[in-house]
Amino acid sequence: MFTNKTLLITGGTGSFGNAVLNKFLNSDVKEIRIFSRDEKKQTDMRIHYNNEKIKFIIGDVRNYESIYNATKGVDYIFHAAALKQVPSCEFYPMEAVKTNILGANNVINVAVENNVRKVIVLSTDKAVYPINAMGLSKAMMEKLVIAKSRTIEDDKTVLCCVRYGNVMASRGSVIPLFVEQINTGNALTITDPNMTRFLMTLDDAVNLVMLAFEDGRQGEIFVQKSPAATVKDLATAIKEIFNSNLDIKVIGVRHGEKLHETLVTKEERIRSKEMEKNFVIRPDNRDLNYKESLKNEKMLLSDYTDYNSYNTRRLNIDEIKELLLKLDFIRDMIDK
Ligand SMILES: O=c1ccn([C@@H]2O[C@H](COP(=O)(O)OP(=O)(O)O[C@H]3O[C@H](CO)[C@H](O)[C@H](O)[C@H]3O)[C@@H](O)[C@H]2O)c(=O)[nH]1
Repeated sequence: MFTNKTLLITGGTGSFGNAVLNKFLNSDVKEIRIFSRDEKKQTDMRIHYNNEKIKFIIGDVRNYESIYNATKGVDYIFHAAALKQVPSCEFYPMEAVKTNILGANNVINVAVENNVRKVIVLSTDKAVYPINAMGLSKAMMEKLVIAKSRTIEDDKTVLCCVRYGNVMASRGSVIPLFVEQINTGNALTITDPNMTRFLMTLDDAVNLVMLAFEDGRQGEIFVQKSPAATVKDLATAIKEIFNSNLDIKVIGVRHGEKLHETLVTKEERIRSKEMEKNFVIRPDNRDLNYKESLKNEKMLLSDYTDYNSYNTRRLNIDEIKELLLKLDFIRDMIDK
């Protein structure tokens, strides 16, 4: 699939970059460019992988010139660079605009200019009916991708998105926090016991990106159907795994948080292809004259419901434990 191809991963020193690197290196790939701002993380990765196919580029998606130069001669881009913490983006929304909107716009523009064949852009459920700065910026990023995809002739460059729910145990997320609280003997802090989140493993996230890479057509957004859990059940499952009898303390909702997340809106479902494990949201390719009708014209929006973390399959505590025990992070902690 990648034989003799050059790939670029923006934000490549993060969880996604590290999760895909081994997989990508197992192919006949020609070159993998890791593009990021952090020289320390790049040095650590260079030492860890010790592989000449990986090239490290310091740069920032906010800076057009740096991303333009990095994409010369690239076949495929995986755009993972983002500001992704909800509370910090609430305090610094302009930073979210610069990285998640203007930076993403730079990436898709240089991809088209440099004749990149395909770009997979990573988005989040927080971009759906967004209420926080992070989600709003990611929603605008998706809009930019779709608008740009309408302008590309002969699919010279194909632009697609994937939308994730929460990736379990990703850096700075609640699972490592709960484990840390158990290790230090503090009460587990939960925001709202009834708050729900979709749960995806990093492997699920990678598989979704690969599906979009293989099957994605111009302007499509790929979503994986995922189960969800309440934060109370998540905390309880982690306590049970580590045989902890610490208290659970309710601290209240943080800045910009929602009670439930949505992966696909009813407005999108009307033009989505639903498969056993996925949704593919197709772009609305009518022009502004609305002479054509949608394919599902006889279907009414009111016939559809959102696909959200409240109405998806809810995991019970045993099922959450089963999922947690698949994570390297949890298994490493148990072995300690
Ligand atoms: O002390 C805490 C912290 C969080 N939570 C709750 O745990 C759930 C998950 O919280 P995270 O901070 O792990 O994740 P968020 O849903 O806030 O999303 C953030 O982490 C995700 C990790 O997958 C993505 O990176 C996402 O973009 C980023 O905003 C939320 O319901 C949150 O309210 C608690 O109960 N107690």
